[in-house]
Amino acid sequence: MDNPIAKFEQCWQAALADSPLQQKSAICVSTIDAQGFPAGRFVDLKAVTNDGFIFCTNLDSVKARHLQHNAKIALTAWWDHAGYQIRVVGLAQAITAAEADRFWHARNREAQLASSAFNQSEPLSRETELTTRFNQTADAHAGQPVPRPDNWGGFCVQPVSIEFLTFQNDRLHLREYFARSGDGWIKQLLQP
Ligand SMILES: Cc1cc2nc3c(=O)[nH]c(=O)nc-3n(C[C@H](O)[C@H](O)[C@H](O)COP(=O)(O)O)c2cc1C
Repeated sequence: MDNPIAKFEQCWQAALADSPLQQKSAICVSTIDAQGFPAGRFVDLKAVTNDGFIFCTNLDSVKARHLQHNAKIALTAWWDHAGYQIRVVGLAQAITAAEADRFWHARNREAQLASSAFNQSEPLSRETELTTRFNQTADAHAGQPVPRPDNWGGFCVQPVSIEFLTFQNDRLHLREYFARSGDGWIKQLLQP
């Protein structure tokens, strides 16, 4: 397949289909801080479109602050049961408020309340504050929908390269590297 976004979608669906994982769509997102250090953490991949790979987060979080200064980003997936490692390098662009609303409404109420209750990446004074703040937020919205906080949104990672590694027990992994070229892609196999 010559379109790596379509190929990603195919691998993702295959990995979802028989996934033993609780967090089936977790992928590692790597950003770069002001000193040039990389920072990786997992997020839920929400969607893949022709424009790119979408994840949602707090727009005041560490990762979002990194992206405001440096839009360069990497995504890494490893789906053990399917045997795929996928590496995406690209540029992150904020999604629109309307798109953020759509993803917000698809979340369950607990996730909405947790996102509303906390300032992600800020210090927490003590562990008991987790339930205190969550319960206060739940009480504040009892019987009503939880509105999307203004600082909850997402990013679309527009890929410049995508590499698929199909794992082989004999270590003869198939590595298929795609680099963006104009409107299309150039494919190159890489040694394992
Ligand atoms: C499986 C898993 C899924 C996660 N999904 C998200 C997510 O979709 N969005 C998010 O902001 N954080 C998510 N987190 C929490 C992040 O890993 C991270 O702790 C948080 O976003 C703060 O990162 P930052 O301080 O580097 O911005 C997830 C963590 C795990 C382990």
